[in-house]
Amino acid sequence: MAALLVTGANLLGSGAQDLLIEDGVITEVGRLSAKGQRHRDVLDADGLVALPGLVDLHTHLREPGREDAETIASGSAAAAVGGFTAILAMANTSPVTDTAESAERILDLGRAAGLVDVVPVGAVTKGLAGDELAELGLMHRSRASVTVFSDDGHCVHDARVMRRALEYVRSFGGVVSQHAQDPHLAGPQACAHEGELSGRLGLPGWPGIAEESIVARDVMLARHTGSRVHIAHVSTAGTVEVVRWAKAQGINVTAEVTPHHLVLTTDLLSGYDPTYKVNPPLRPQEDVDALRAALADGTIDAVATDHAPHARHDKEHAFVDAAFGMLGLETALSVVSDVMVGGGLLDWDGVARVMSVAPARIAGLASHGQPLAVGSPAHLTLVDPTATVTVDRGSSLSLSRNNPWHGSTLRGAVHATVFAGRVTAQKGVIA
Ligand SMILES: NC(=O)N[C@@H](CC(=O)O)C(=O)O
Ligand SMILES: [Zn+2]
Ligand SMILES: [Zn+2]
Repeated sequence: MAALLVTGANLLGSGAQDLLIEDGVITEVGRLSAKGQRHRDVLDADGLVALPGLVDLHTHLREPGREDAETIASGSAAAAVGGFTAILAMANTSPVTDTAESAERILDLGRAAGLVDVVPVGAVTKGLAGDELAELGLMHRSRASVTVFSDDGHCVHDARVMRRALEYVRSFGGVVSQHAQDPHLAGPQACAHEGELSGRLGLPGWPGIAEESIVARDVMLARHTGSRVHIAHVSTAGTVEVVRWAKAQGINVTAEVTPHHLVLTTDLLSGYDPTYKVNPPLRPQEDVDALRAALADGTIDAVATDHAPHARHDKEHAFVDAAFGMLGLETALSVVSDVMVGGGLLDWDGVARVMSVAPARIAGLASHGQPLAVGSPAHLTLVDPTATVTVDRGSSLSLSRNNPWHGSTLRGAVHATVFAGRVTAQKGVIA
């Protein structure tokens, strides 16, 4: 029997404890070090905080189609060193994940990589084209049990299509994750927060209202259909207000924020560095402050990376022509630790909530986000709250290098990740 003893980990609420893990399940919790002499591996977690394994609701792996930018294996490795034990793989691959077979293929490639649970997200519409619903029911009933559907990269902008998608997923407890961007208010060229700076830089503006108006519409559609909607990458204070209002009405809405929208601001665009080009765009400080407060008070449920790897030749262009997106899997925990824990806005229990418990619940992943107690699946993330990391894009396990955190020093680091009872990563290296 495969056994692992984790010693001295700081378990939320119950202080330093040892955890015995056998065959992928936590079988004992307490001060166990002195017990028995069974053969087991030992992981010294003295001074480390133990979180339930992190879950990312929003990852872009580029397989199939752009394996030069990321593969399911390379993205899984980046996830493991970042402390993740489950990642949801967005559907905007080539071909799109819009059939049961394509979803099962992603599941199988994820299992073959074996470092995290790779959970396919299904497209809402065929080919992400926005008009015809994809085979949502077949994807749900497949071996991949797809529960989260998204046209991410594109907004489901036709209200009638969104309504029908919500009605459909309601029948099996699914959820639609919306990339909220009204295509008329923010067209395909829109790439900078619309404001004084975008005007001065001559970059096409992407106003907050293009996000907020879709979110307002979608929470009303969720109310009307009695269904569940999730808002991807919330970027403005106005969206926070809408979500807060909707939750107060009892509307079934959840929301995520990315690490970059919690920290980085639109003034970074003044050097025209495409590393900072992302969708939705970086916003002013007032929005950043509102996002942090909303994550702390639960209006925003989860942190999701929106890890969006891009090959050099897609990113290294004039700002308007470069691809949208930035890396996030390897740095997410350190960013959240630095800004939210360091800033006194969340404690470690709160980090467990926004990076594991809530995302697992939103995605319907029963074996993730569980308390670290006897009988739970052994997915855990050991964090060194005092370690300081200086991010070096060169040492990333992602195949891409579009890392906005390069050179930043952050307080708090993933020390090790345990997936299904097995150490998958330790100190930035795959175990
Ligand atoms: N976030 C991004 O800027 N890019 C994402 C698409 C998306 O999340 O909308 C991508 O697939 O590259
Ligand atoms: Zn998106
Ligand atoms: Zn995305």
